[in-house]
Formats: sequence, C-alpha cells, structure tokens
Amino acid sequence: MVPPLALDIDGTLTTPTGRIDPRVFELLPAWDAPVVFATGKAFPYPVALAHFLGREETVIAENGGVAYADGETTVVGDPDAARAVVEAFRERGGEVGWGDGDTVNRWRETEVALSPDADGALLREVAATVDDVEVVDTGYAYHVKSTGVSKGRALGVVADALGVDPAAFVAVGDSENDVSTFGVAGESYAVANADDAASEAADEVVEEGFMDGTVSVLSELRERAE
Ligand SMILES: O=C(O)COP(=O)(O)O
Ligand SMILES: [Mg+2]
Repeated sequence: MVPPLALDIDGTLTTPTGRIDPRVFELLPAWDAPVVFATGKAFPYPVALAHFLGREETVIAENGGVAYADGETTVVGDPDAARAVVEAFRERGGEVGWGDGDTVNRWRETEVALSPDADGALLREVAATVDDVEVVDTGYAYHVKSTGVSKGRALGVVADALGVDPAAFVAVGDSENDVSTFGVAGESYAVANADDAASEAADEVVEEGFMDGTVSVLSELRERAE
C-alpha cells in the first residue's frame, strides 16, 4: 500500500516558472491513499487543484489557517492582527505589491500575503511590534500570520478527520512553511530547490528540484509498496 501524502504546492508540484507540472495530472489521480494539498495559498487554490484532479478535497490552505477534510472546515488564527500589521506597514510606505484586484488576498481568511518584492525588512520590523504575529517567507510570498498557525498543526486536524495516523503521512515540500509538516509526518522530503529551513528539517533532501524531485519520491514510495 502506498502511504498518504502531504504535498506542498509551490516549488514542489510546480515547474521552476510556477506552473503546475503536468505530471501531477498523471500521478496523483491514481494515488491509492489520501493526498492532502498543504499550501500557503488561499483556500480556493488547493480545492480547485483537488477538484480538477478528481480527488477528494482534503486541503490545508493559508499555511494551516484553513483546513478542510470530510466536509468540515477548520479556521484558526487572528486575521485582524495580521491586517493591522499590513496597515501599519502601508502607513510607513510599504506596498503589498500584487497590483490592482489582488486575487492573492481576496479569499484569504486568516492571514495576509505580500509579494516577494515587498520590503521584507520593513515588514518584519512592523510585525515585531505586534504580539503573536510572525512573517513567513516562502520565496513566493511573505505571509503575515498568527504564530500558532502551521501546516503541521493543520495536518494533525486533517489526519484526525480522515482517521489516519499523522505519522503515516509522507510529506514533500520546499520552504520554511513546510517545516512544521515535516515534524508531524512520519517521513519527509525536501526537493533540491528547498530553502535552508526546509532542507534542514527534512529527513532527506532529494537530488532533483521542483516536480522532478517529487516524482522521484513518489516513484520510490510506489516501488516500496510493490
Ligand atoms: O503561497 C505561498 O507563498 C507558497 O505556497 P506553497 O505553500 O504551496 O509553497
Ligand atoms: Mg512551497
């Protein structure tokens, strides 16, 4: 039997240019165990991915702020504190950086995400003045979020809802927002493009980057199950 998976999206299921790698559509629909998409992106993104893969919608969004499994949505974190930080950052001349419309934050319920081009030093300075708020840099965005919120904690909630031991999961990821997932899953892999935090936290850093790395992990897990 193949193990359940906790998969990060950006940097893990994507190409270096940020597209979903087409091999996701070959490998994941047939994966014969739960697959949890665990992302920093807002709730609709992983739901849409699961939906169009024909898989059950078992997802973790907003770095753990939102979790969904078995028809149940769990929302944790204090969006007001994050929004206050971003407001103060703006007052000091900072820019969120997504341009008009800002679909990145439109459906975000528990945190605020800023463009990787935003002034990270100023953002951290402002966030340091507010209790229980932290800035997480995934390489794809700066996330201003409650400190207690994490993908790992949400994986515990989702695993419970699925009736699966969290330690049965194999996790694959690429950045500091995956460190907590690696701590909860029984086995963890960082792809070659991972940042230092993810690489250090993972049981293993795979040789290949992005979806090439994830494909090699999935192939090994399948071979092991045969
Ligand atoms: O939204 C981000 O910043 C990164 O998303 P990810 O957690 O799927 O890599
Ligand atoms: Mg990622």
